[in-house]
Amino acid sequence: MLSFKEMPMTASALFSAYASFSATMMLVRSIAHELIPHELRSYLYSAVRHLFTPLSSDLTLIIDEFSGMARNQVFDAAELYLRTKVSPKAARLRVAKAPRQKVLAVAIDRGEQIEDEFDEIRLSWRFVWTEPENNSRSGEKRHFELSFPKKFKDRVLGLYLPSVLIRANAIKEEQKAVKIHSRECPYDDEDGGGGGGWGSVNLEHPSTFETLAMEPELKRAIMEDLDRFVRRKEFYKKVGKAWKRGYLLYGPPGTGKSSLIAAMANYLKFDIYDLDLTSIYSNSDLKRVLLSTTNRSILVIEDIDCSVDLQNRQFEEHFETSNTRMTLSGLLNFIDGLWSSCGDERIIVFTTNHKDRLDPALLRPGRMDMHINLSYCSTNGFKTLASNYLGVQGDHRLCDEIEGLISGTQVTPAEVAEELMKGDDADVALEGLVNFLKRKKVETSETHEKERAEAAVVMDGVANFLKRKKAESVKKKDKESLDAVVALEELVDLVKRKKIEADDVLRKGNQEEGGGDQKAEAGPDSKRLKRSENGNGVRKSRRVVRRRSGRAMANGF
Ligand SMILES: Nc1ncnc2c1ncn2[C@@H]1O[C@H](COP(=O)(O)OP(=O)(O)OP(=O)(O)O)[C@@H](O)[C@H]1O
Repeated sequence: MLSFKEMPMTASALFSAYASFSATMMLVRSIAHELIPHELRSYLYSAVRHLFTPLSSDLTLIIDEFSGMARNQVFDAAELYLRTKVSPKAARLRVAKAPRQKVLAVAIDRGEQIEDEFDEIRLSWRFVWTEPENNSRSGEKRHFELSFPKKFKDRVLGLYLPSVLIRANAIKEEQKAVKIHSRECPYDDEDGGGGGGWGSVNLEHPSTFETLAMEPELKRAIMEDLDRFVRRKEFYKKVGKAWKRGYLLYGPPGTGKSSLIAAMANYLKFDIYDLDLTSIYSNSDLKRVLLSTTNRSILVIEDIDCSVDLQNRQFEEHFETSNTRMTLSGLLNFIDGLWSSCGDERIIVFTTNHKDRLDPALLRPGRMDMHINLSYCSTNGFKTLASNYLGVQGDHRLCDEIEGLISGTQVTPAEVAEELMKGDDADVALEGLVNFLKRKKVETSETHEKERAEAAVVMDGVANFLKRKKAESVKKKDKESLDAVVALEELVDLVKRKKIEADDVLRKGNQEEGGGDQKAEAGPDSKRLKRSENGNGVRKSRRVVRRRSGRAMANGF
């Protein structure tokens, strides 16, 4: 044993031996750096490491956060997937929530391990997070290490990791907050929709198909149509059609057109792009704006009849200045021209309060595939609203009376909803609705009476005028003028008959079902129907004119 006196001697000897060893090692290292090429050095290091590492039957995959400059999709998928695998035994978890995110994101912390199993293969995930020595964020690196027995390498790469990617996509879809994009919105799009001047916020509209006051068959038809559309990717490819679908929603204000759009977006989890056509100045502007929308989205153009003058196509064809102003052709080109194939799973919705004002070119099949008529509140509509707003299921003492009143009144779901919101108490709210409907009924019949009387006065005036003209023509033996008068008389007759028929239908409809005649038509069928009606009407009127004119001639000449 060393005596106390000998200690300093021994320590200094040790220190000098250590110093000379370090100096030698530094010399060797710098000589090695100078003389041995980098590749050879790495090889030697890994060979030495290999010698000292016990032989392992496991393989470890390193999944870096970035692949070059781009994010590594496997890393992102693993991050989402592993959130569903967090063990109750985990000692540390990371919890985060972005301002516009709906749910908390719970993830494993650095160094934590997660065990997983796939087809009886046991796998172990580890999250590794290295920070640079100077603590700057730019140098930090994150990666996952996935370890499993080497012999399963092919199954893990070929089956397990792809299944992680699929599951992560499904989780993303489940957690996706539906957004509404608008060019007036001040926010930037977080997801990088890019260009086109779109901003977005989360769509907070709670409307769903359950809450919509709509005929159950119509609801079902729309939902089935949407389901068919989203699952038909291969079909669209096979028939060579762009994967898109157009819906025209028409009906009076307050019948649920916007609510239906929100319900469609919530149902499909598609973002909405709300486009105000009056903010578009040229076709090239339109192209830029529409090209910056994303797949799986609904492009909405509300009140298409008033947004922009899209009526004058003949004029436009003659004076085409397509790039200096926005034209109907420019819009149509995007709906079903070559540009329409840019993107997948696109839905286009036009709304209007006046379908009759639209250029038939817009309504053509292939452009607007489904025409949906949203009309006045029906008894079914009332039942849905009463259940939504008051929790009343049709068993209230006032329900029968209300249903009877609704049947004979043109009242919008918005008006009914407004009345139902006036009281928390079902009795108070429903009594308020009864009074409202009674008032409305009186007003409606008064208005109808007034309109009928006004129309009768105008028709009588026209008929008297034509009678005078007819007498003059007969007197002057002016055959041409007589023909014209007879044709006009026929027209007046036709209008009178149609008016009487329409009043009958209205009266009958009111007695049977009230205003609610919501329906969906496939574009082509509805058009065919309308065309044949017009055709018959016109043909019939021409035949009668020929007969009448001949009779008048026979009498007068
Ligand atoms: N069919 C409906 N089902 C449920 N609620 C409805 C329905 N129609 C209207 N409402 C209620 O009325 C409000 C206005 O309806 P909405 O904006 O959807 O009508 P709209 O037809 O789009 O009207 P506009 O033509 O004026 O834009 C909605 O917020 C909703 O509360």
